[in-house]
Amino acid sequence: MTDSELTDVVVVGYGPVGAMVANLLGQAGVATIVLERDVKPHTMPRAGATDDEVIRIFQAAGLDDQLLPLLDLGQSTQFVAANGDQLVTMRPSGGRNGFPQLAFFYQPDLERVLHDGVARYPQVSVRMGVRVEAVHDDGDGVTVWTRTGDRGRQTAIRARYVVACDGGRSTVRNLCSIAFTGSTYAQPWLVVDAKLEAPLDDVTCFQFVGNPDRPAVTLPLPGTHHRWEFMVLPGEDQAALATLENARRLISPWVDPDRVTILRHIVYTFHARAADRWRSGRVLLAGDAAHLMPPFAGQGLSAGMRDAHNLAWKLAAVIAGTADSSLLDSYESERRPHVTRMTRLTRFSGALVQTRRRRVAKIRDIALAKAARVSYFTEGRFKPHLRYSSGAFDSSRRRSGAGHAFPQPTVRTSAGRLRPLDDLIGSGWAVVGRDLDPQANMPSESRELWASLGAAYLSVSRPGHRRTRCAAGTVVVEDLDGYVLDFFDRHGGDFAIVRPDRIVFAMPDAGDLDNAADLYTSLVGVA
Ligand SMILES: O=C(O)CCc1cccc(O)c1
Repeated sequence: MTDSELTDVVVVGYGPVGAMVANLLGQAGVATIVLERDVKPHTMPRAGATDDEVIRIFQAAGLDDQLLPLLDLGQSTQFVAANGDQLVTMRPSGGRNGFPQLAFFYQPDLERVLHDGVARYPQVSVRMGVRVEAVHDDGDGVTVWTRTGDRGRQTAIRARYVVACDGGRSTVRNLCSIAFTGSTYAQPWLVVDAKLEAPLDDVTCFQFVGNPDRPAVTLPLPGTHHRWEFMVLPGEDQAALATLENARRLISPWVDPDRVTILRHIVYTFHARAADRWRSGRVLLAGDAAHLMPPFAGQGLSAGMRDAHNLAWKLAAVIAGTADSSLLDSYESERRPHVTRMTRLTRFSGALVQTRRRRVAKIRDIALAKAARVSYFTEGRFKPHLRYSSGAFDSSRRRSGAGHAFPQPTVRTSAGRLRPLDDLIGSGWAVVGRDLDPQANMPSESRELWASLGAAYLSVSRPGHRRTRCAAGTVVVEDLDGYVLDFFDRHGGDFAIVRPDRIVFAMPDAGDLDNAADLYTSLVGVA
């Protein structure tokens, strides 16, 4: 092929997941072209909820300062009965990722942060209004055939990899003949997005409304935006329900419809589905292109963001030649089981709110009122942590923390400054010692490996209890929240080797740190 444009990665789709992939690849210096079918960014929100793990990904992309002021943080979630009685309030506690565990956002604002982020990188170019018509992977690279608008000329881009973030109806997934299967779930709900004159007095947090006559969700979003969701009942005419008149009628128990601007009233059919394969040679699927889940745990966008973080460093490493292309297989083996667990949680929340039989709803309400006394529920501890069971990390030791997300406490540096830990780790690998200096325990082979990867060295101790003197180049900090030291207590090991996506690669004892280079070669591929 002579006249095609060349790049490292083509990202198809410029929603939040595609934009996050582009940010992380941009940060890693990877030449990237983003193709988006639509001419302009979306102006309507689709997702509205996310969590501490995802804010941490924005932090990794250097965008947390821009994002945080736009978030409604630390809110609670309530389940209310048909008569409005509050049955259980869940307020997730703990901050092991460095941020409150629940956050709400207005999606167009969040996308703006991501798009401004992409603009930082001259080697990332974004092309709006461009359709993908064909994708041909010949083993040495992928050719992506594109057309601008309906009448434009067909052009070709030659890339080393393609990441499809083009949504549930993914063109790329279809072009690669990858089936989108699993249970279809397929429950239609009417979604009403509105702009209020002022926040509602009596709906100050997210509520599931367990009304068996019409299950509903009501969700205050930042900037006096508000979303309601109403279940479409069996046999109901979806188009007839979705009129403006009905939207006004349905929201009237909460607000005078004359005092709001209804921005959208549309029936969505929620699905729980996943692509059969998330990798086909040099093409990888991420976000809704790989999996769809109903919204009831607010995890749809979050799952896609975790995909982006998991995949971007692997692609960057393969492209830089510091990892074997087989590392990309670990993307699906790590991410799919976690998505399955989240989908299960989502379906469970959906089943709770969607109950239509009065007797069953009554029993549910009694059970939920009882759950209000159990901290496991009220603190949201049922939500699965970010943790992988098999993939590119050391799985040889039982109970090791490898595969878990490494915690992010607030730490005090030796200069007395308070910082979130990840800011000191940076965007690459890290070797963290439990009051030990990684450099003092590393033979030259390992040292060469980590130096070539630009790894950060840290030594973490309890406040006021430092025992070790560290060499220049090791960042010495005190763990003020105790999350890292608890993690070492729970999992053992003297060191944690942390991947760029904050997943623990291995937790060796001091005597085993020299095996790190072998472990890297066998699990990541090229040392
Ligand atoms: O964030 C989303 O996926 C949509 C907003 C949302 C969050 C939680 C439950 C729900 O029904 C909708």
